[in-house]
Amino acid sequence: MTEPLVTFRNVKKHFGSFVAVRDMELDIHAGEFLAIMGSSGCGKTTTLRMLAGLEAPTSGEIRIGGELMNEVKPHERDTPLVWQSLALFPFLSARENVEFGLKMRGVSKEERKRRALEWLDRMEIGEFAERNITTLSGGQKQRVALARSLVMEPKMLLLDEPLSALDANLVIRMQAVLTRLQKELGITFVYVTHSQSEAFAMADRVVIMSQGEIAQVGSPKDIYRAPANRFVAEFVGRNNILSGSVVSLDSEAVTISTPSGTFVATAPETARIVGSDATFVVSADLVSVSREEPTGENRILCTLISEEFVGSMVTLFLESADGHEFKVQMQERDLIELDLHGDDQIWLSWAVQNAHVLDRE
Ligand SMILES: Nc1ncnc2c1ncn2[C@@H]1O[C@H](COP(=O)(O)OP(=O)(O)OP(=O)(O)O)[C@@H](O)[C@H]1O
Repeated sequence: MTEPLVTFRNVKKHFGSFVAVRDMELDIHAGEFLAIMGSSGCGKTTTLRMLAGLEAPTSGEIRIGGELMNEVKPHERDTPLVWQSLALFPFLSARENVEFGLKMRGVSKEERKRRALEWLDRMEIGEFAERNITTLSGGQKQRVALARSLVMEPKMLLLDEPLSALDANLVIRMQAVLTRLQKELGITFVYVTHSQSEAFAMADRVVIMSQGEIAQVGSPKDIYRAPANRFVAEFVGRNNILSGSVVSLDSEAVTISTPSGTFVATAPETARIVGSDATFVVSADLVSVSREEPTGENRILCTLISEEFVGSMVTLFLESADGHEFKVQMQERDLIELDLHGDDQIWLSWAVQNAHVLDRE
């Protein structure tokens, strides 16, 4: 495997006695789209600002292309940051803002105009090219800021909530534009977002942070299917999480007794101990629903509490006899076939290979 483009080694960032980032170990590969997410205040922006050179780590090493960057100033790096407050020039037009970096590099007038207009078009704001920046909406400014960074074709682009001012439809369009450009140009994107759908739709790998630490790094699929710990399982939101103790083992799986019933799940070596506590997760889209009692190890009768519709998908919220909440995600058309009503009793079931015991609590 090639050397990572960026390495964080044992990086810490303190603000006075407050620890914003602790013991960070992270590799970012050239050409990768990495999203960093986590709840408010977990250290996402601080991590990005250290990469941009706007904050120096308190200890540890950040390297880009093998070179130690801890004390290298922002303007001496090829790592522009697109962030919420934008820092666009107020007296210039959208096009002049986009041209600015090219002008500093001595690109000819004709060439920089051509390139600026091309990037404004790509961001779907070509029609506003000659408008003063102060007359544009928040979402339009955000796209000027993206064009201004992308026109420089940097090796790496740092983005802090770059689509936060856009409406839902435009977010989806711009996500598609950004992922396509990122792959076409081979730029490494490090993208901070609150939005799980954004991170999971766009990124090759996602970093989930909690209280200044990395809770898990993996592909969106890995994080959905095999969360490393309870924090990630809960953060991802659509998991069913059950806890109990291991009552028996076989070569592939463990049987766990919980207050809701006894279930069978796959388990890492560390959890394969009879008598030990164990928590397992089942993703809501891997749970089946039926009126007839199913066969198989993992089944439970639940009462339907409510339904939540998002597009053509629906999430059912149900409760077992012991009061545990279950979630099931399915296509709306499958729900119509089931003809469910509030307070209906219904069977949930899932395959053993879709239930994973967490490695750590
Ligand atoms: N300059 C600073 N001085 C003191 N504390 C700071 C400073 N910058 C950040 N912090 C603190 O460090 C923690 C992490 O902040 P950071 O901005 O990295 O969080 P975040 O995950 O990006 O949050 P959000 O999603 O709300 O933007 C927060 O508790 C914040 O208050």
